[in-house]
Amino acid sequence: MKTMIRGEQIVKSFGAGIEKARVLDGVSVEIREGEFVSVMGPSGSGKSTLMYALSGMDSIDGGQVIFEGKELSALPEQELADLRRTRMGFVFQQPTLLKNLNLLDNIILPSMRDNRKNASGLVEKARALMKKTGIAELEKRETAQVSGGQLQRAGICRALMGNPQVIFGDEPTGALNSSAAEEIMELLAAINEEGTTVVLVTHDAKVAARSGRILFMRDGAIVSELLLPRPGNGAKDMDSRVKAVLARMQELGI
Ligand SMILES: Nc1ncnc2c1ncn2[C@@H]1O[C@H](COP(=O)(O)OP(=O)(O)OP(=O)(O)O)[C@@H](O)[C@H]1O
Repeated sequence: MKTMIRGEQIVKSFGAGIEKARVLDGVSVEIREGEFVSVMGPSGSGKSTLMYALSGMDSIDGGQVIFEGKELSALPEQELADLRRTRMGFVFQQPTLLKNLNLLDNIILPSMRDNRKNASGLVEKARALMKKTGIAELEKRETAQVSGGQLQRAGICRALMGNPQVIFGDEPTGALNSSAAEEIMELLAAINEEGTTVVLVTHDAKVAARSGRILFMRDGAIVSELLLPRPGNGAKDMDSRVKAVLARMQELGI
């Protein structure tokens, strides 16, 4: 598989003077096209910071991030923003949808900028995504009129509008009950099956067990990596994957 993102010796600190804390301490990592990678680790170990560094959402203090052959820190701000908008999709714990817009408009809004002339094409595309993610009937509802899981599906539709090569998820199931979380993970797994690279930060072994590779972080470094076989069918397969993740977490004291 081709390399999609390469992080080399990434260093990132927050604060200044004696308050200064090195949150990423020379992290090197490679994400290949089509992979499904989860990042786990204790709270504060640098998981989100690593994801923001790899996606160019946040600047880094040392090392480099190469995304599809381009070094992110060398790109002008506008080019970086364009790259994020056209090649990447983001899904957060709480989807940042606007309260006074219905789901359909929320999904379309960020893409309007690139496609002002083809609003009907965007509506068509958003409707197809809403159908695929099981929220076709909810297009007219406002954000307060749907469940957390439905809202997250809308967030995923919005992230998919630009046909991203990679979806970054920061605890996308963190605010959901277990059945809604399961459904969202099934959706992300299906998106990955279709070829989109997925990189997730999660605390949840059941979520991470869906991926093909798990990176474990501690104190700003990747301290372990677990490769999982391609998912098989049935609860038994899932159980053994979850067990493997939990065993590694226990071994690492996470
Ligand atoms: N913008 C910021 N300013 C100052 N400190 C920050 C900032 N963002 C993160 N940090 C600090 O960097 C450290 C790593 O944060 P990060 O969010 O990457 O951890 P995490 O592993 O994702 O944690 P969690 O699981 O709790 O979300 C934490 O100590 C956090 O307080």
